[in-house]
Amino acid sequence: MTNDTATLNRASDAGFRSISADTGEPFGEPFAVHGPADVDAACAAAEAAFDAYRSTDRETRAAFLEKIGEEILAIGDELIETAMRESGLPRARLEGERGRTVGQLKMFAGVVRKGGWLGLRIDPALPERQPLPRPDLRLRMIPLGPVAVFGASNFPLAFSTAGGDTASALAAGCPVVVKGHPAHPATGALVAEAIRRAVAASGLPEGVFSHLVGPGNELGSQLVQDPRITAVGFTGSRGGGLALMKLAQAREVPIPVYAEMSSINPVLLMPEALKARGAALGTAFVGSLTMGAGQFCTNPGLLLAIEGEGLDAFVEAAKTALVEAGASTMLTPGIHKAYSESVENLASHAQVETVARGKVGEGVTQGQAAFFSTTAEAFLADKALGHEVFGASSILVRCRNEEELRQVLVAAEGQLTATLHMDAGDAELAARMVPVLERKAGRILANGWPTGVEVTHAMVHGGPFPSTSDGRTTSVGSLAIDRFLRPVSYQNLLPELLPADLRDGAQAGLPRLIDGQLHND
Ligand SMILES: NC(=O)c1ccc[n+]([C@@H]2O[C@H](COP(=O)([O-])OP(=O)(O)OC[C@H]3O[C@@H](n4cnc5c(N)ncnc54)[C@H](O)[C@@H]3O)[C@@H](O)[C@H]2O)c1
Ligand SMILES: O=CCCC(=O)C(=O)O
Repeated sequence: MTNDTATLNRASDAGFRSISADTGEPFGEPFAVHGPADVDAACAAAEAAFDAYRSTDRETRAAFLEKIGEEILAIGDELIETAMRESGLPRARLEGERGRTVGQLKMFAGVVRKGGWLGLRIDPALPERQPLPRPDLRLRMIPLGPVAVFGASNFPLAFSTAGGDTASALAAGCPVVVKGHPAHPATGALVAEAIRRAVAASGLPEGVFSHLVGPGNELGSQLVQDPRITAVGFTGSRGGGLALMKLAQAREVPIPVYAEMSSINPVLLMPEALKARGAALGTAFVGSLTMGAGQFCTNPGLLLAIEGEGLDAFVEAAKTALVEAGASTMLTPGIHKAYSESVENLASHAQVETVARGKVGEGVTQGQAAFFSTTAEAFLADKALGHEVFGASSILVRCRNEEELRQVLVAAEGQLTATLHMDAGDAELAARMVPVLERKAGRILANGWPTGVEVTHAMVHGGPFPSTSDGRTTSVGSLAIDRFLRPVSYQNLLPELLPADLRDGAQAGLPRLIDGQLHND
């Protein structure tokens, strides 16, 4: 097994080891715990690499992103087996996630080549304008600088070392320092080695990518506070995201933290849809709920319905499917413990009815699925009922009428997604709900389930707080690159001082606004 200390200083602390998600037992060789000297070395290397990296031409950078994907695939089955052992996630899921990771890198390579992210705008000088001449103004987006990325535990490939945050930051021209998730150090090390091979093969400075690992919070805190870090990408707990936001704001020079934290993804079961296919919806709901042991930030943790025909059929079908749902290994003993405690809190809540539980697990980290029900009144009276339970747990809020449904939605926290299950006869109610949902969520979907995010150009995987720290953007899809860019306007600069893309006649094929008119030729 590769031990990931790379070119960084060997840390003095005793190492830490991978933990088998199934057994909770350590395995493999110990990993060195990176400390302050390693953070300093990684950030210094990133800063030193920044100007050379941001100056790479679009083709070099795009080819580099594709090379990372090739190197990840070249690891072969060792990557999948290692991730299976560390995360407890099944082979098919991890193979799919590897495809998504590589596809994501390819998508950003395409984005880099097309150059829309440069955001070119040219307002030519108007020397004859009265009463004052207009200067020549040219704008482009430039990368922020070194970015710290916190890998997520629940997607050890697509949201981790070479995941969406890393891919979008590298695409923007930012060197990346990854703080690997301690739940999958061996998986992270394999991917980090693949990225380093791609860096070398592309002739880029080593500091374009570094990978730091350690079991506690100290390392991440130091990284976020390092003055050379200019932005942070994070997926994880609300507590972790908030802590990093505070640290970033308290710096002498505050920096943006793009944290994706907590969402329960309301699903509205509309009256006509329930009447027509309540039972089928109940069965499908359990499929989405239990996917990946429920450890998706898009997990449908909150169902909303107005009392009426079909709701009981939904509940019965969900119950039947859930009691048959096998317990699944959760990512870490800590996540399993947090899940079990949250579920017990719900189960013992005076206003909450336990509708069904899945099968009891055998191992020490197997999560037992749970489905609860409550009233709108109770939900509105206790904010805790709207908090994320990370795992296969969901609560149905039974509303007496549309007004209660609206009140529950308005009271709910910001969300990554909101789903409508609707038939044609629900269209008017849905039209009244969509403006409410737009204010709550980053993605509104109809007649599907929120789990399974497409990596595309029109995707938003973001939303109002606390689903993320900044609802103006996304961590999945090509728009994610904008998080790591900022605009610079060049006024009356001599042509030789302008960046090449902004010189006269140099924009062929690049999307640009000339005097406010879009050109693509
Ligand atoms: N909504 C989601 O997508 C999502 C995903 C994963 C985990 N979670 C939640 O997070 C819980 C714990 O899981 P996790 O370990 O993946 O997330 P976490 O937030 O505890 O840790 C994520 C990363 O951030 C670091 N970190 C956390 N708190 C920090 C702090 N105060 N200072 C510096 N660094 C810090 C950790 O070391 C780790 O590298 C889960 O039980 C679940 O509730 C949510
Ligand atoms: O856990 C967060 C990401 C969820 C996701 O990407 C998906 O549902 O596919």
